[in-house]
Amino acid sequence: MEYSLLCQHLHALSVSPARKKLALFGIMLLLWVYLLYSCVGYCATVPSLLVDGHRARDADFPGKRTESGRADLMSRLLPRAQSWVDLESDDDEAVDSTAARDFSTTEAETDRAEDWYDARGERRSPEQSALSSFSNGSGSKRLPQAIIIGVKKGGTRALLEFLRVHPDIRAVGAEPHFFDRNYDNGLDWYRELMPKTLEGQITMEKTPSYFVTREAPARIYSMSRATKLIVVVRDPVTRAISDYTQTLSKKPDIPTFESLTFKNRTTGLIDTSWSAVQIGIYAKHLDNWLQFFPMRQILFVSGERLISDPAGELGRVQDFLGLKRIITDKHFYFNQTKGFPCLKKAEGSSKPHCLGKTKGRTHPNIHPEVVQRLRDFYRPFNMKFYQMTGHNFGWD
Ligand SMILES: Nc1ncnc2c1ncn2[C@@H]1O[C@H](COP(=O)(O)OS(=O)(=O)O)[C@@H](OP(=O)(O)O)[C@H]1O
Repeated sequence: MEYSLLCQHLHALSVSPARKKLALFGIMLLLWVYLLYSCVGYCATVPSLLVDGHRARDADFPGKRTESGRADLMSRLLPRAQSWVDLESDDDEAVDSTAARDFSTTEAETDRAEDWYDARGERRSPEQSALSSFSNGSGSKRLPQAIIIGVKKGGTRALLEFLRVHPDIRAVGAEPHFFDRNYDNGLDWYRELMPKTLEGQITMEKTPSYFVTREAPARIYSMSRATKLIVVVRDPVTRAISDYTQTLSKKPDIPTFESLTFKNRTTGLIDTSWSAVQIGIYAKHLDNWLQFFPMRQILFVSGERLISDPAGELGRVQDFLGLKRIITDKHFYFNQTKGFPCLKKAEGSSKPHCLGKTKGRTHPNIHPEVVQRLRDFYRPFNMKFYQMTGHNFGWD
């Protein structure tokens, strides 16, 4: 067809000057359209090359270098969409609906994602949003292949935000709470919450309450028995205090930590029905998961090491997920003011970023005797947990 068109143009050239001009104009027009098409493909990659050089340098993207693979490659190179309406809700939650003294069961407390985004000063401009939607246009929504299932106050937000830096990970920012609270909504509802991914990219979410939800293992198994599970664990005593601190920040008139910890202060009997205490009995909850998933499918991340050596823990997580180790110590710096490691460049940004003010709160002083009593309480459970996981987390 193009050949006959050319013949017609040649014929026209030999016929009259007017037709000759018309033919030339036609050819010019075709050239312009072609140039414009090429430029859209090239120019759109430029901003992200400037923002995030390591992605561009990574020549191992599995995306095809064909015309049809252009969208694939583009989506990896462009800052991935992380909508600012994508809210985190790091809720307080009961161990299960029967947990007796859980203040959070009456009123959910939320540490919202705005915290993270506000701290980054990173509301997206309309231009960025447009670019993001463009890059987000390709791919499809998939059910997660890996889930951070716990534990609450373990450092789950830090882990997810750090993982999002990886170009082969796409994660939903909000906690879907699908396998505990929203299961009746069905898998299609759940899938719809997920970001679009391309072939080879991993979809993730985090909902720390799954770890202590009795029904969660069976439900995740029925979605996919191949789901990779990640648990961020932290010294159960500090975790309990952190949990209490979060509730206290929203409900300043709750009883003291001490009075909630003990069933009987004189005998020193611990109240295991209080969710802040119960969540830390990791061995018991893990048992529930091992009824459905083999140990090799569960990765335990140390919440303490996530702070002292984020790159080391991230290295283990990337290996577990079968990903190239792209997130390294080059991505982190220790922020003295925050007192925590922060990202030199968060996903889709060129500025340094720390987690928001609800992460890394100052804990109230707890009487050393109470702390000691809790340590004694957790010790046998911790030992069991070390045995089950084959890893000593050093909490004693
Ligand atoms: N890099 C970095 N920055 C800030 N905070 C960090 C970081 N790494 C781990 N942590 C610890 O994460 C604790 C909150 O844990 P989670 O994100 O799992 O909490 S939640 O269950 O989602 O509410 C939070 O607990 P608190 O210190 O008690 O606030 C932090 O100690």
